[in-house]
Amino acid sequence: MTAPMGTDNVRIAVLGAGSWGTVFANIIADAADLARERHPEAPAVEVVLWGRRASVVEAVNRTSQNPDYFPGIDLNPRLTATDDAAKALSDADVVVLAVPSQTLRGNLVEWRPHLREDAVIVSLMKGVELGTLSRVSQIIAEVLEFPEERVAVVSGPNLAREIAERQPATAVVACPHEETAVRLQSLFKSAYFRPYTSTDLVGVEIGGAMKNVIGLAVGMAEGMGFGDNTKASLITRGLAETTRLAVALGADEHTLSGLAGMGDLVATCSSPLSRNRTFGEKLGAGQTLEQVIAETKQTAEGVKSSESILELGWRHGVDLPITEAVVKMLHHDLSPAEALTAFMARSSKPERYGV
Ligand SMILES: NC(=O)C1=CN([C@@H]2O[C@H](COP(=O)(O)OP(=O)(O)OC[C@H]3O[C@@H](n4cnc5c(N)ncnc54)[C@H](O)[C@@H]3O)[C@@H](O)[C@H]2O)C=CC1
Ligand SMILES: O=C(CO)COP(=O)(O)O
Repeated sequence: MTAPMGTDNVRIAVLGAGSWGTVFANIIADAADLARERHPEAPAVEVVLWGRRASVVEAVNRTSQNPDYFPGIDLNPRLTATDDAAKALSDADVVVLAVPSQTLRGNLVEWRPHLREDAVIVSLMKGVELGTLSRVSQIIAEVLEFPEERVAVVSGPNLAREIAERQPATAVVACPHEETAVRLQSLFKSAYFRPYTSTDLVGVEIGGAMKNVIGLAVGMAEGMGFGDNTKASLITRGLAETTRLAVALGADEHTLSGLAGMGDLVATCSSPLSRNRTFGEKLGAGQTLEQVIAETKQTAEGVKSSESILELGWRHGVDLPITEAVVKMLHHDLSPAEALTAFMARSSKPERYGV
């Protein structure tokens, strides 16, 4: 990897002007300003946000706000937006992806002709593809035929709304090629966003995808009126099954006790800002799946990824009881009360079992 993240100026395209794409583009712009303030000779960083809707793009360019997602919050005025993906990608050294995991493959096929061959691709996404059971970095590597040193992931306890308000947060930048992770870390480090590096792409991605499913389960418990013992039990046993699956897929188990594992799980399961937890809460309170889907305007990745994650578990012989209960409740008409009874009645086990 050469100029993109060395001493030359850098152009970064963020694709997806929804909740997290908007905020992440803002982090990068703020990070670049801070770097320049501290080191006037630092490379200039240009950030462009691609969005599907002309109204969002126009608002970002005219008012430096994204009123659909964060009304009243000022974005960095250097951030520009476009609804033309070819324009956003033209000459981009780094391409950050923030669209729903289940649409990514089709999006990449469309975007591929406009991508620079030596670009670095960064996924912000937390899901597992239905059917192929691919992690997001695997979809990227397959569709774009990019080598592993140019595909990275950012994940962690990052509820977008809090970071839009520039509240302090941390995350992990993961890439098997450490040098890439370190260079991205320096591009994304702002006064309020502190990324750590990791080479454990598998652990970081599985942690991010599975916390959404456990967040659904905790939300259901909340909606059913249960208290903190129930929720702490689901979080802890949820982390146990996340770790079992991740390790079976080749991850380092320590990653799952870090920011992209436990950190993200705790944030999602505790926060009313989480779409997955809120989705589960509504189901637990008695709304139907159709009602909740109709009310949910933003992406709740766990709803679809619960099925692909469960299948990954079957494929690798890993027991995922909470995920299985979530799938049965979402997709096979099991009521939250029946699921809970079945979960509590499972055969007795030592706390630590499986891989
Ligand atoms: N919102 C958050 O706090 C965080 C979200 N994430 C992850 O980031 C990813 C994106 O999530 P959000 O930005 O929150 O979702 P969102 O629902 O707010 O935004 C998704 C964006 O993708 C676009 N989109 C939807 N369907 C599309 C399609 N078929 N083709 C192209 N674009 C399409 C939408 O127009 C929207 O701009 C998800 O994988 C999520 O798990 C990760 C960390 C934090
Ligand atoms: O990934 C997230 C926080 O890190 C956001 O969680 P939700 O997708 O449930 O809102």
